[in-house]
Formats: sequence, structure tokens, C-alpha cells
Amino acid sequence: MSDTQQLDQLVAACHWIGAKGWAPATGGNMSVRQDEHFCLLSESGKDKGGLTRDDFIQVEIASNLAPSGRKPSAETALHTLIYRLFPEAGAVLHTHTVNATVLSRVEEGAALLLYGYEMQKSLTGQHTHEDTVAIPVFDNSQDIAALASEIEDYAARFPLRYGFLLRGHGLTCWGENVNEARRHLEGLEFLFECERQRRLLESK
Ligand SMILES: CSC[C@@H](O)[C@@H](O)C(=O)COP(=O)(O)O
Ligand SMILES: [Zn+2]
Repeated sequence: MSDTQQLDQLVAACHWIGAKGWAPATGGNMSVRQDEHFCLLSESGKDKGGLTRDDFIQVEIASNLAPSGRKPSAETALHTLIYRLFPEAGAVLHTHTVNATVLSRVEEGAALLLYGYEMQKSLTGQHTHEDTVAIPVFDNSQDIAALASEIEDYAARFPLRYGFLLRGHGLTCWGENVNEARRHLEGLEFLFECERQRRLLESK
């Protein structure tokens, strides 16, 4: 698929995310890989539900630098980390949903454990509700370089698949292309909603 087609799919995904209310008030950021060395990342501070092709900025994956001099997302280093860690990753979506924000605060452990849900199979490679999907939760930080380094250390020691949560902040997830990243986002968000409801009901 050409760069333009991938970017058009990403723009459509951004509009879908916006319509779902998953990137309120300029929250969230999105990117697609161009090749081994470069990705296209959303410009910082924009309403992500209304992005057009021109709102994506080329960024060098190794350096986080934008040759154009324009300002990509404040969370650029988290996108480029995923592209460096996973050569097969082709798109990264970061959203600020209520479920991800609340659950990541309520969860006191280092990971949100999802099990017992048929919808786990929306995640590539998951074949049964009887397995456990672990989505790590990292404490939020405004020091994105430090956060990226913490996540890189984690990935060197533990499996990291589908996405991670930042506590009180949101979800970053990925896939081999925009469609897969979108499916992972929708699947995880559904699972987060179920988990939030389950915990609420079981606490009564
Ligand atoms: C509404 S402020 C949210 C930002 O601090 C950040 O978390 C975010 O997701 C968007 O930052 P951006 O620089 O526009 O990509
Ligand atoms: Zn964010």
C-alpha cells in the first residue's frame, strides 16, 4: 500500500476516534510508519478528530527530529520507540478515553490483566477467552524521554504486545497497519469498558 493510502487510512481512523470521543480537547496522537527510518506523526496541539493529510509531519525514527522543523506530537518519543522496538509495527494510536484514564488509576498493579472475555480474540494472536492478556500500566510523566526509556527497559524484560496504559492518561496501541491498530484500539477499549463495569458491580 502506498504512503498516501496509509495516510488516508490514518486520517479516517483519526476522524473515527474523534467521533467516538476518544481524543477530546486535542488529546491523543497518531502515526503511521513510512519505512525503516521515517514515520508520519500528528502535529502537536491539534484537534485529532479533524486532522487532514497536511497535519502529519515526517519524523526520523532514530532521532525524533522533524526535517521540516514543524512540531510533531509532544509524545513523539513513544511512537518512535514502538517503531524501533517492533519492526513489524506500521501504525500507532494514542487515545484519551474515560475507560483507559479511570482503569489505569484504579489498577494498582503493574499491568491490567484481561481474562474471561471472548473479545480478547479481537487482538491478533489471541484465540481463547481462557488466556490472559496483560496490558502494562506505567506511571504517567511529563518527561516523555524518561517514560520511553522506562518502557524500553520493560520491553527488554517482559513481553509487550498490543499496547500500554499511562496512569491517569490513556492508551497507546499499535498494529502492523492502520486497520490492525484500529482493531486493537476498539477491542481494548471494549475490554476496558467491560472491566470497568465488572469492577464497579463487584465492589457493590
Ligand atoms: C489535552 S493535553 C494532552 C497532551 O498533553 C498529550 O497527552 C496528548 O495526548 C496530545 O499531545 P500532542 O502534542 O497534541 O500530541
Ligand atoms: Zn496523551
